[in-house]
Amino acid sequence: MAPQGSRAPLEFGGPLGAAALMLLLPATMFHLLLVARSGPARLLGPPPYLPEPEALWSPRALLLWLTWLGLQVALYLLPARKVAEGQELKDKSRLRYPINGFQALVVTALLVGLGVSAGLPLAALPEMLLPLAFMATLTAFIFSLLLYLKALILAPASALAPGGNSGNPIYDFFLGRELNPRICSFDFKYFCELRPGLIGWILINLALLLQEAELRGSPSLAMWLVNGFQLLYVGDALWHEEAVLTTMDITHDGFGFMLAFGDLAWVPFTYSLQAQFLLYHPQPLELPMASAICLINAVGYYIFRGANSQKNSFRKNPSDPKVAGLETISTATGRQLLVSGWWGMVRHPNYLGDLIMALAWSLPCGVSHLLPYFYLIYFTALLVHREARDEQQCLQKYGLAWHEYCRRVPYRIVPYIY
Ligand SMILES: NC(=O)C1=CN([C@@H]2O[C@H](COP(=O)(O)OP(=O)(O)OC[C@H]3O[C@@H](n4cnc5c(N)ncnc54)[C@H](OP(=O)(O)O)[C@@H]3O)[C@@H](O)[C@H]2O)C=CC1
Ligand SMILES: CC(C)=CCC[C@@H](C)[C@H]1CC=C2C3=C(CC[C@@]21C)[C@@]1(C)CC[C@H](O)C(C)(C)[C@@H]1CC3
Repeated sequence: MAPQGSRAPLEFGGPLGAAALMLLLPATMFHLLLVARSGPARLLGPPPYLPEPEALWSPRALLLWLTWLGLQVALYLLPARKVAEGQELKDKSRLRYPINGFQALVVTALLVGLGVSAGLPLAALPEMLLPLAFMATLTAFIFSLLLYLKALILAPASALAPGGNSGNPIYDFFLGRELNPRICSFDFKYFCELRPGLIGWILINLALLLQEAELRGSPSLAMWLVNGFQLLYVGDALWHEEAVLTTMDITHDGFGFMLAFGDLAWVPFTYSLQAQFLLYHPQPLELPMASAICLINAVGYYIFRGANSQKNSFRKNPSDPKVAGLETISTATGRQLLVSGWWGMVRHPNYLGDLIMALAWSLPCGVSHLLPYFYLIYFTALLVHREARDEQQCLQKYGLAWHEYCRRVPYRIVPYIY
């Protein structure tokens, strides 16, 4: 975080990199959607065909997309079982967030279940992935533009994110100017991070599983595994919704095109790639291998959840009995750094758990194609880059204390390796 008044260093290749990513990310997503349903399913080859413009535009997809967004907004606005406070802001205030994401997942599941039993053709959803992805991308661009203009016209300097006020419109549009864009108590970043995209991802997976059942009589074991692992991941995210309040996206990053497109389009349409691949390329999976893959996912989840919950508990209440007895380093900011427990083994242990789970999501798809491993490859690059970004931010936040932490905990993500 740059000292007050100065500008943070540019990231993602500055304005040129941001412009390139705004073209490359949607293009990559559409490439993956096309390749996953093609016979060869070659990740590095050209897309099997370029869709006609009308294949991207469908009134039915627009209606479905708007209905989906409307449902998730309505569920977000329902009375929450709990309201949590975010981290302290620059002006010492704390925002309040509704903790009702798991409730939204359950109500969505009940509504979808009722719909399917009443004849809703959910299994037909995979045929609409292209136009739905187009709607999500269009929404991300329009929404980001509105957020940019809102921040430019209405947001005071104290509301700006550390990185999103470079003064370059392209860069600030990509990274997001405002840290916590809201209208009344509706927090756009918090809503988009955990609701339409994450729950939409699971709905797409379910639709692919139902279509495989229609095509082949029953879903494959591999499809069950991928659906189960990713339902666990999303259900866990929503059950521990409050933990997102101490993550980088909420505490540091502005809400611009990168996160808007990431939340609304990239997550549901590229994170469901393994299930998409399995629908069009059934993979045999023996029970012993399936058991081994379940064990890999369990180990990843144990590390992921343990590390995230430990840091979140500590940040919420350093005197929490759950983190009592852990060794810490004091910093000039008054906050402390954990230097034992998960965060004493390696820096960002939570990333290691997440990457192990990413491997477990790909393995049920076999090793005949690279496509199902796209998520693991992309995610490794994302987390290595994210870890470097976080190191810079923490170095600026904590200075010598961070150097001491790095001396005591010299490895990043993978102990003894990196
Ligand atoms: N599936 C996906 O696409 C993605 C998943 N994720 C997952 O999201 C989770 C959250 O990751 P992310 O958002 O990057 O942020 P993290 O949860 O890793 O939080 C990073 C922050 O934690 C604090 N911190 C770091 N080290 C310590 C320490 N030793 N003691 C106390 N606090 C510390 C610092 O903030 P401060 O000190 O200011 O509190 C730092 O900025 C991870 O599990 C990651 O795998 C992330 C990105 C994408
Ligand atoms: C290439 C591209 C478009 C980058 C944008 C990155 C986003 C897709 C991710 C940035 C941080 C994320 C987090 C999750 C999903 C992906 C994005 C938005 C997350 C909600 C997944 C579930 C986890 O339990 C989590 C809540 C910890 C996590 C938070 C960060």
